[in-house]
Amino acid sequence: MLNKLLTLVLVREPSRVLLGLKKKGFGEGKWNGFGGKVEPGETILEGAKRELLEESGVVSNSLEEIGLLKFEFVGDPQILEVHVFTSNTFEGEIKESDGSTRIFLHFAEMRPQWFYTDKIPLHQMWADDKYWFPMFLKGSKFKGYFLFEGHEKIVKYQLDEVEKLNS
Ligand SMILES: COc1nc(N)nc2c1ncn2[C@H]1C[C@H](O)[C@@H](COP(=O)(O)OP(=O)(O)OP(=O)(O)O)O1
Repeated sequence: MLNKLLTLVLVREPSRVLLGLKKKGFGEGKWNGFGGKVEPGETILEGAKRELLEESGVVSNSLEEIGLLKFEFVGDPQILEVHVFTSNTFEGEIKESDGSTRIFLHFAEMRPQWFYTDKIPLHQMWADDKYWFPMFLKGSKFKGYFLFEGHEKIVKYQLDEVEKLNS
């Protein structure tokens, strides 16, 4: 089975990170970066840019890929392959998506909010974030694999800082 390709975008300033509260669907109730499935016909970078716009209202032309995370859930053969991007610039107005933003038959529903880097709400984020978020905050690139049992418990993981993602 082919991996399911997804994107995750973290917009940041020197002391703050923009996260969104997922209001519906996979990861509901958790704060996360902005992202989703890569649609047929678009590149991973194009998918990341589109999802950022749909979910937060902003455009970034300076997305940099900084992480590759693979997730597996016990009992489900599908591997989620999440390409993590960051940007320290953006254009447009940050706004909550309410389901009316529709691009590629996709309805985004996220509530964006800035968080200071020493107040990231890890207790209300996916359990893997506490491992790789510090790497992101200090500007490192990383590759990881996480095996989840349900949506809260990690039973096995491997995470490495890397110089380059495509080596
Ligand atoms: C399992 O661990 C995860 N941790 C983190 N930090 N982020 C994750 C994890 N699993 C998925 N994600 C990210 C990847 C994407 O940014 C979203 C999920 O996107 P979604 O499934 O909602 O994709 P959409 O295109 O929005 O799908 P729908 O249109 O069907 O809602 O979470």
